[in-house]
Amino acid sequence: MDQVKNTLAELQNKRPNAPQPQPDVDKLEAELPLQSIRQKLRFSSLDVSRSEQTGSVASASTAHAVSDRMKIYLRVRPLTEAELAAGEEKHCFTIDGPKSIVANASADAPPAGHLRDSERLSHRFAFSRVFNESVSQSQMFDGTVADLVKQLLQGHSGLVFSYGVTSAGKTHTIQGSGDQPGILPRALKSLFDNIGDRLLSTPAQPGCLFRPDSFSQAVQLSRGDAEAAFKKTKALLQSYEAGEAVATAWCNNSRDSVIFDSRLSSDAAVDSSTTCESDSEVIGDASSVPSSQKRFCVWVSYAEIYNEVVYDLLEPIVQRGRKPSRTALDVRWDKTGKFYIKGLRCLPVCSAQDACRLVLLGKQNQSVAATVLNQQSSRSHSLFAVRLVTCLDKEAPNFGLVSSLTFCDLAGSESQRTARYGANIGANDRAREACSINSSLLTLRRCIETLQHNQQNPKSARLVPFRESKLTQLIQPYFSGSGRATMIVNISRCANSDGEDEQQYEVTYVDANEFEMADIAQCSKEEMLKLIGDLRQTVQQQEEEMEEREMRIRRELIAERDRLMSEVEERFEQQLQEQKELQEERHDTRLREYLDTSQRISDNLKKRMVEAHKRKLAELQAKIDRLEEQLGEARSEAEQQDEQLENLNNKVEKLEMELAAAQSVSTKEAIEAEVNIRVRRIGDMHRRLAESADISSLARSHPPPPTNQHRSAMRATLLKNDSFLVHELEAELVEEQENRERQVGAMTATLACSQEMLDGLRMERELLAEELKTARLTVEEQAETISQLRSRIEALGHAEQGSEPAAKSADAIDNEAYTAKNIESDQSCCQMANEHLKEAAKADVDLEERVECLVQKLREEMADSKAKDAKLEEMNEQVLRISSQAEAQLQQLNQQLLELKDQLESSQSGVDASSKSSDLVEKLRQSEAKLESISAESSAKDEQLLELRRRLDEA
Ligand SMILES: Nc1ncnc2c1ncn2[C@@H]1O[C@H](COP(=O)(O)OP(=O)(O)OP(=O)(O)O)[C@@H](O)[C@H]1O
Repeated sequence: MDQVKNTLAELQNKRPNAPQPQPDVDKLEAELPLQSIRQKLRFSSLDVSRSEQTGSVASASTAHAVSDRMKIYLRVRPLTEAELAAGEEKHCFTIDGPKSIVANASADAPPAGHLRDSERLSHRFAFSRVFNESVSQSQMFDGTVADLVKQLLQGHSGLVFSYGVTSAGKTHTIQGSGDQPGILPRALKSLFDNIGDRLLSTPAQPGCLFRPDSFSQAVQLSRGDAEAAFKKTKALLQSYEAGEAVATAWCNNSRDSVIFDSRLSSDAAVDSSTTCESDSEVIGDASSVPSSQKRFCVWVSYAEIYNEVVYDLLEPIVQRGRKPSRTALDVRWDKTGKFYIKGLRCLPVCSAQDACRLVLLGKQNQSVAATVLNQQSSRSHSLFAVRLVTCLDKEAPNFGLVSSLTFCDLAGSESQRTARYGANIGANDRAREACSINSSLLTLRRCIETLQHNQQNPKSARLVPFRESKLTQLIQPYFSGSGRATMIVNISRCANSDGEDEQQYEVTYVDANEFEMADIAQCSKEEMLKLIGDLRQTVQQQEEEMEEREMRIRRELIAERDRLMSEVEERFEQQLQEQKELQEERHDTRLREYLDTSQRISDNLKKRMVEAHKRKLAELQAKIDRLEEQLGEARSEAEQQDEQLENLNNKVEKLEMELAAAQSVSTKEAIEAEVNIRVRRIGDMHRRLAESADISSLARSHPPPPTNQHRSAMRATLLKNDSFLVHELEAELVEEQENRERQVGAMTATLACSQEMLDGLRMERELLAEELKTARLTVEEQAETISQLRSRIEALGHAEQGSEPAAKSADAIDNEAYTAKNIESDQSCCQMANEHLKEAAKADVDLEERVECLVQKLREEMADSKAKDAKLEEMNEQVLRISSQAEAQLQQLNQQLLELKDQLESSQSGVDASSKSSDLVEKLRQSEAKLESISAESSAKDEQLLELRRRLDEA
């Protein structure tokens, strides 16, 4: 597609200029109807061969009527010492007057130019002036260009071009050498001498500046832009300091300039009134303005046409690799229909020296290459233009008239043979250069011929083929309007042995004659209008033809494009389908894998969850068992405590009873009882005592039985003893009573203590009852929590579809709840249960966290999978893009291949036509090489494509 677009764009670009393919000069030479040119010469008054035959110089009057608008000078180069030593002087012409020469054909020269021997024998050719070998550079300037400088200052444009075979002295004439400046440095010197201090703006005194735009327009620059333009010139000059010495030498050696100043206004008036009717409209004001009122801006540009490509010689050359890199410039039409070079640097200069330095800088950049004939031969046409902008009002300059003086140093014409075989290095380049040079010179000649034809035959005017070469495009403006053209034909007496130069001379003579006759501006207005009308018609016809051709090519291209597009689309569709299928397949596989993986993960997750639940249930069961055990222990402990409590109660009751009993028995009775006991005990003692006394008296004297007195005495004694004993007993009794009282106090204290203990136990019992109540509440809460837990487990079990373990766990929890409900009195048990419940809750949280974690992981995996999918998609896109690029490249290559095949075929046919033409053979070889390289490139691209596809498959 791009290829097609490029081709269309190329066609579009080619359309305004429409250069024809460059012909091979040898072939064209062969085809050119030289006989018809001779025919013209016969009709022309300069056909001196007929004149000589008739013995009169019939051409003289016409020869002297050469137009002021077009002058042809002939300059003969002196032979160098080497040429003299080599005996190369051929006496091929004789100067037979100040304005004519007679050409002598050498006897050993081969037939040239299709001329009959009788025609070749001697010809006289007339020129505006003939400069022989002894003419100096200064005389040359005065005789040729001095007037053009004057006219330039009057606002007329002029062209000077040197024409001749290579090494004929063209560059010497235009540029000269250090001590012999040519017409160009002299013209610059003369121009600046005449301008003097009337420059509108200089770097020292910057002001507004007018810059030439296109061919004949001028634009006003601001002070800043003017300064920038001067800086550009300065920077360029600084980069080439080597040229300063030569430029100074040139300016010092060009002291012969004439100041036209005093005559400017009058000359201009005469000039515009007599010769430049059409231009007086434009520059009429300029002519009438006194020269002292005028201000000037001088700009220069330097271009070269090398192999039909225009380059800027003032562009700093950038060296890239082995070859310098330069920008190819376009030739365009301006508003007035004149050709100009778009993008060509035009630099302001303020002195002849600066301008000369730019000439030298440009010359340095010019393509020069060694040839057989000249070691510094110009292989390109160079055009140095002095652009003068004249401002008519020095006080308020607001309008600028542009006039140009262009020095065109044409490349020397050379035969293909000499060019090809002469140089050892770059023979093909030389051959191509020669072909290009000769082709453009041939076009120049055809332009002049056509101009002459149109002048002589206004009714059958032809299109002047200015467009056919860049050279003729660029000099075309000087062949119309107020333009003046000066041609300097350079020849030398030295001829090459093979007679090629003779042919060249002949061509030169023919051109010279034709130019001399081609006073193109001498037509009447009607003739000119007619001519223009005819030309317009021809142009229209040509344009129509061109359009038709373009349409045809367009149609072909469109058809080709459509075919290629459909082919590409088909292939693309096919590839797309394949890709789609492949992608779908991969996608399915990946989806399956993904589903399997997710199923696996889900199963694992379920399994793990069930296991976790089982574990959890087992733990809970174990805990419940433990709790039951602890509950049993707590119960037995509670029973023991109950027993203890009962004992304690019994004890308390007993103590109460004792206390009550103790309180009910009076102390006196107890004492009396005690006394009685004591009395009994005393009686016992008295009895035992009496028994003991009776036994003793009986034992001593068998005393008489006791009397009453005695008995009373004894009784009194006994009573005395008894009272003593009573006293003792009473003391003992008191003591005993005190002891009793003490015991009663102690027992009362004990009783109080027991009462306190009882109260404490009662309180304790109440507290325990309270605690039991709390424990019951806690157990109820626990049971509720357990039921919640059970329901959650059930829910989880439902979620996992694991109803059985969940049911089991629910049962277990029920049991737990049931067991817990029965816990009433054990606080520690409740606490433990609470702790377990906490643990269970914690485990539940852990479980939830793990589930969350697993879900998160699952989500991450899904995201990862999506990212991978996206990446896969991207890679697919990339692969598609790469494959489409590769496709496009492939197409391009195919296109190139086709083109090359066409070229090959055309080259082949060319070879058939002129099998001996080694140039075509060379071209053919190049084409083949190119074809091979492109085939290699194509296969490399194929490999690249395959590699890409492989990578795609891998991806
Ligand atoms: N009138 C002359 N007087 C003295 N020497 C001259 C004259 N004309 C040319 N020459 C010398 O002849 C040689 C070739 O001249 P020049 O380079 O000008 O040829 P050319 O026509 O420009 O060649 P090409 O087209 O190959 O560039 C140079 O060394 C030059 O100095």
